[in-house]
Amino acid sequence: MGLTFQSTGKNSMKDMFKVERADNKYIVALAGNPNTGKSTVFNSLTGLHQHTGNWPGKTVTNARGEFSYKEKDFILVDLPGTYSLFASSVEETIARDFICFGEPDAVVVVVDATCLERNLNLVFQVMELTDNVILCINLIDEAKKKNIKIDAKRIENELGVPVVLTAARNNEGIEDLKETLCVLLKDGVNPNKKRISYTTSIEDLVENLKPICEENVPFINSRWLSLRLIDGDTSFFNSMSQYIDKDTLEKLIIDSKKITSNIDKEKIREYITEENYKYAEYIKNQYVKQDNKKFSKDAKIDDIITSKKFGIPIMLLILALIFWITIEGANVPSQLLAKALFSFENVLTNWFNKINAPAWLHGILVLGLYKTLAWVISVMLPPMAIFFPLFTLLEDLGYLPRVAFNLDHLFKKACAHGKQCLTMCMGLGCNAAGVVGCRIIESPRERLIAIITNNFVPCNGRFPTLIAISSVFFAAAVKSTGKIIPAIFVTLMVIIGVIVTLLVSYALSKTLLKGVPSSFTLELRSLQKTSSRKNIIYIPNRQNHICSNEGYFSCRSCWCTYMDTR
Ligand SMILES: Nc1nc2c(ncn2[C@@H]2O[C@H](COP(=O)(O)OP(=O)(O)OP(=O)(O)O)[C@@H](O)[C@H]2O)c(=O)[nH]1
Ligand SMILES: [Mg+2]
Repeated sequence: MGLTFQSTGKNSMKDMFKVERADNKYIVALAGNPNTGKSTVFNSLTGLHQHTGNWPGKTVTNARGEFSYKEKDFILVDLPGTYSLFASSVEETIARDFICFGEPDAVVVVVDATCLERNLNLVFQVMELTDNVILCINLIDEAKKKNIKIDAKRIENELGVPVVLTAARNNEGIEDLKETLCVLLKDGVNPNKKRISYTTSIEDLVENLKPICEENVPFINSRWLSLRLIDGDTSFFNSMSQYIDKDTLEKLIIDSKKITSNIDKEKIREYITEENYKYAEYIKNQYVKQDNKKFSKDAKIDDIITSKKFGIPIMLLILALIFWITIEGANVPSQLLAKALFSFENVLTNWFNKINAPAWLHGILVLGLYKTLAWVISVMLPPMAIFFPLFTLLEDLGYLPRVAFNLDHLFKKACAHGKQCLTMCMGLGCNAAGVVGCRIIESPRERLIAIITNNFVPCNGRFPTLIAISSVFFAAAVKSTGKIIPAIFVTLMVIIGVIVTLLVSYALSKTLLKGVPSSFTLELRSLQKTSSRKNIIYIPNRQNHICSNEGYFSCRSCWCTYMDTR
């Protein structure tokens, strides 16, 4: 069920922010939208191996690493991806709370160079919250491929925070980033740092609230806190109750109510978000240029592999090909492994006989434990060793998000979440991995459905059994063709697995899980904004947004990231 305050307890949540501040070590947080390459930047800087992959929501808790540069020591904290500091999921809360309460010396906001406009909302929010901010525009290699030109110097002048261009996967710009960090921590904040100004009435409210904030919670930026009191960010105040004492929080709320009692907080919140997006659009129009020719080439490929006509057939073909390679390719190593491991069984038996071990001990250790282990290893290891690298290849090519896109319509009809198809793909390799992967689904009901139904996807440990069963059922086909093609039967089983999953998901959501909150029921705001990428509409002050692609695709949570993936 992922991490929750309830499941992990207040104190263990607090532990996430406890970074031992050793002498002369700077704490640097890596924040950013999901899938922008934060963990890749983290790995490049620290030499560690945080999990990376081409889909959002991989990092679900803070990871820490250290590096040194020019005799300065840094503790780097890789935060989960977040679209905004108005946190709406546990991962977003972890990221937001670390920036607020973890007291980092600097925050590096990693953004995706190929969709800068969308990422800037978070940058502005972080800039509002804390002073030492570096904007790291990553994936600059991808931007170049798409003929996107970003004028980093002018963005730096505009925002008043250092801007570094990186292609973290190739280690490009990483030295620059280290240097910039050093300079920022040595020279301090640029006094001309950009601050988005709001209407006079909001600015007046902020000025009135600032002294109250400074008096009660001096360690949080008073302008930022005043704005949250004005726009009524309840999620943040829930978090605050974990870190500051009850009386202080109550006093802050009571004092502020005198000033904020007659305002429409919802409206102000939407207005503030809209201003942020307007400014992001302005920056994009001024400092980002794109030649659409190259971009349209990618879009054409996208159009084919996600089209109504070809999307599903192409997906089935690719799936069948992967099974074919996995099953056929695993045959030989499986046999070799079985031969080697089972011949060792005889050695063990001889050895047990030699020492006159009792039959029951031989039975338990050799015929039971060892033989089972030998079977499991020889049957499961080779297909896994083939399937997972192939799966990773699809992930890195960005095909998996397209699979999710193609199947979203179906999943939506079954009251399930589109991301479930990724956890099901994972389940093909191993159901345990699939179930663990369900933590990427934010909404409780869909996550529970995905966990419960993952078992209907045949994991590759069950392939041999499936093939054996298939051979019995399709004996006639075997007779007429002379042989069966296991990959086809496994693909069939997978299709049956998907159908059963959808039916059970629907049944569960209509019966047992009826009362559990769902992402579909989350209110969609009227304030929407069309992004630079056609067909994508944001509802910016939430993680929720709708993607509309010729009217047949609508999405929830961070879905449109899929459309934007490389
Ligand atoms: N081409 C290219 N790919 C990159 C670069 N940086 C990261 N990637 C790829 O982008 C994908 C996402 O990278 P991650 O580091 O996992 O992203 P993240 O921001 O940590 O993602 P979450 O933890 O899910 O929020 C991976 O497939 C990376 O290999 C880059 O500079 N260039
Ligand atoms: Mg990550």
